[in-house]
Amino acid sequence: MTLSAAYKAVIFDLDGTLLDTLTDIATSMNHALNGLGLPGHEPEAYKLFVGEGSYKLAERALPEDRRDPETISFCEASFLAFYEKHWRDATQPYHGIPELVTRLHGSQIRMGVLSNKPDDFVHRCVDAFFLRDTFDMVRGAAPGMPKKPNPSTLTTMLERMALSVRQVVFVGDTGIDMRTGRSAGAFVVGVTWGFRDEDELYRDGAEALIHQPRELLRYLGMS
Ligand SMILES: O=C(O)COP(=O)(O)O
Repeated sequence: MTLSAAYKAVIFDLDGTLLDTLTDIATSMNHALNGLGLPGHEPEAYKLFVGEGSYKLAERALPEDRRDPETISFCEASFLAFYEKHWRDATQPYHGIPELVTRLHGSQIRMGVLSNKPDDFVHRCVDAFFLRDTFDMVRGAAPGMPKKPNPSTLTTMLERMALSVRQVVFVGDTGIDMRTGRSAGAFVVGVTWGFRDEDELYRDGAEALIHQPRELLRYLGMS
């Protein structure tokens, strides 16, 4: 299964796929760490910390000897409080994403977003950077909902969109995304402009890799 005009929808990951959120995340978590009397990390280091939600982000950013649940939760809360005011200071869509999304929106292809970022921030980001109604469904992390790589939220989204998984391309930048899409049974495309390398994407199930957003059109029979 590779090229097909049969796909009817694309579900995108957010951080590292549609939006370059790295700087604002790094600044906010470094602020939280400094508040605990700890040093921050270079923004590059956050490429490996982001991907499994804000609790895991805090856990990975903390030194090993400070990873007790109380400190992690405190650090997460302090990160979220700062990020609340700084989530769009430097955040931007990746080069070529607005053009891709506009082209798909003007076609028959439907779109959705599935992220491990807290749901509230996912909606704020989508509202800030994309036109209203661009995406049929937008889902972030919410209490009681399993996060990626658990495929159940993706499966539920597709049911609500009345789509079969065979009609869907799932696009992301991490192994977590690749595993999510594969477990659900979607065609899985990894992007190389995000937070992880090609080895991880292939190892975790990417069926294709793209290096620029417009390359996705090929897999949708639109190039
Ligand atoms: O915030 C995270 O941990 C990851 O977010 P993402 O799923 O949009 O990459």
